[in-house]
Amino acid sequence: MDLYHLFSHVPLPLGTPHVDITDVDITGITSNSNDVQPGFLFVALKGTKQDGHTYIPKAIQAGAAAILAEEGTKLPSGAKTLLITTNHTASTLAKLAMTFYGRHIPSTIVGITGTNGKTSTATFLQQLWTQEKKHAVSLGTLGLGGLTSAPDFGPILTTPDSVTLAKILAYLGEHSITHLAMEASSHGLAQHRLDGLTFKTVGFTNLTRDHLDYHPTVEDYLNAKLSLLEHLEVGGPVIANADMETSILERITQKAHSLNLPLHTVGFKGEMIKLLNVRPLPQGQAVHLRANGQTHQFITPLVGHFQLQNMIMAAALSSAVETNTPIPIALLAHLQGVKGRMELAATLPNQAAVYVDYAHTPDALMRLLQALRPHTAGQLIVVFGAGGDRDAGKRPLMGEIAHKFANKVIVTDDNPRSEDPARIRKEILAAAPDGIEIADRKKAIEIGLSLLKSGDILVVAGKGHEEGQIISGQVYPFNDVKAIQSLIGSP
Ligand SMILES: CC(=O)N[C@H]1[C@@H](OP(=O)(O)OP(=O)(O)OC[C@H]2O[C@@H](n3ccc(=O)[nH]c3=O)[C@H](O)[C@@H]2O)O[C@H](CO)[C@@H](O)[C@@H]1O[C@H](C)C(=O)N[C@@H](C)C(=O)N[C@H](CCC(=O)O)C(=O)O
Ligand SMILES: Nc1ncnc2c1ncn2[C@@H]1O[C@H](COP(=O)(O)OP(=O)(O)OP(=O)(O)O)[C@@H](O)[C@H]1O
Ligand SMILES: N[C@H](CCC[C@H](N)C(=O)O)C(=O)O
Ligand SMILES: [Mg+2]
Repeated sequence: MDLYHLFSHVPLPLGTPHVDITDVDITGITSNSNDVQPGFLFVALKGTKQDGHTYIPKAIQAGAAAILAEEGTKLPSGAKTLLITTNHTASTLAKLAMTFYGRHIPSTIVGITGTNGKTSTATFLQQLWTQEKKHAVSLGTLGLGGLTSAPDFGPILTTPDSVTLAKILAYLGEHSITHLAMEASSHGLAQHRLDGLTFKTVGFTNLTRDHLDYHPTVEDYLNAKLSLLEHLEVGGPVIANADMETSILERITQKAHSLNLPLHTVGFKGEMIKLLNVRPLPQGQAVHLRANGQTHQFITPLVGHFQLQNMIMAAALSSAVETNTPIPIALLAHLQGVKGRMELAATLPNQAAVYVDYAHTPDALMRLLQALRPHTAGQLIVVFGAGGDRDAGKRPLMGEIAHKFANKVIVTDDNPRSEDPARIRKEILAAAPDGIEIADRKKAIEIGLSLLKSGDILVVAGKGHEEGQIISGQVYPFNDVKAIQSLIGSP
């Protein structure tokens, strides 16, 4: 594609050199100098660790046909490569990548943001669409969901970088996928990874503490999440969970109003879907709610109130993308659990249950333990840790919550990454004084299992679906469900 056509949907920045850009053929786009091939457009991005501008000479050497960089950038003397400058490099990259790679993409794209519940909601939405015989996929922390096979797009972030995202969407479009439910992480939004997309509708699950290692303040974190609404198509509805903290819901409401977008809500305080009564059962929940102007009752086999919140969010999103489509309440009873989210990993001969969950924030851990309490006749035991190189402020808060809502607390490692694991554990244990400290995660689970009596529940939190333990840059194979099943000797 020549540069003229590449820039057809993105205005060329003022001051672009007056060369005939129809003569500049672009063979690919990347922001990583290591991926540059002859004819590529290299986009220099300032990152958190490095500055892509320092790799411009390397990109030129590798044959880049053009460079997009920040205003004020100068090419090495003698370089003949075309330089285009803008103060919106990341956003421009996202739009160009979509023009270049993502021409035929799913026609219905829904974005889901919030601190917790994105993966679950996206997966439920994909399942609802599939039940309705639509060609649907989810994209996020679990990668691509709903496809039988897909090429390897490399390590996928919760919200992939904009070039990978455009390639994934093109693949989905080529394979006749019409509906996509995708997660919008705050990192992805702050880094403009989604700027090339337009969403039909978006869902906002909640906002509680997380990622304050990356976002300077909670206000920055919230603003990153709110920016998802700017990527909605004209008049596209926003669905929010009305049971979230009032001040956050108010900010979502203000943002929706300022952009002239309709806002609908779900939850006990919701209007589009209103929960009336939820009763925990030994194997699931009995739900009574109002939607489509009538009341409905059903039983879901999924345990945990937060799962129900995600289910109704998914149902509301599914009907919001099409006008005059009733909310598919009857399909909710058929939703299946999401890998690593409140997953029943084992039931012991004495009927004690063992769950694996991905709670890795204070709010998620609290809701997890509260959700399991009505199912626990005896003691509720939790095994968890906290990630290294991530928001350290979460650690004592998680310790405090475990201490308050569980009967026994075992603190272990969860991806210490470059940090000293003992220090992370200490920061958690500072607020969980009775906690048992066991560094090795499998050993911690083994001790947790050994404490189980009839009527007890053990929940292993924080790693969910993960397949590795990251220690000092090395990834050691590890999965909580597999560890539990190997310890109790059942598949
Ligand atoms: C903190 C963060 O989000 N980092 C992302 C960011 O990296 P960065 O800003 O550190 O990049 P950098 O290393 O400073 O490099 C700057 C630029 O120089 C370029 N470069 C660098 C080296 C080189 O040799 N040549 C070169 O051109 C890089 O390609 C980049 O464009 O941009 C990279 C390329 O897109 C991402 O891979 C990287 O994600 C890292 C791996 C990561 O762990 N991100 C996590 C925190 C993340 O994004 N998580 C959220 C989910 C969180 C949640 O919801 O819980 C997610 O969406 O997954
Ligand atoms: N609606 C919710 N409200 C509060 N906590 C929730 C909610 N949904 C899920 N959780 C908790 O958060 C954990 C992670 O859920 P999920 O993977 O769906 O969230 P996510 O937003 O995709 O997380 P990530 O930021 O890691 O991508 C769950 O295992 C559960 O403990
Ligand atoms: N998306 C989250 C996942 C955290 C999962 C937990 N196991 C950890 O490593 O902290 C993050 O990267 O912050
Ligand atoms: Mg997720």
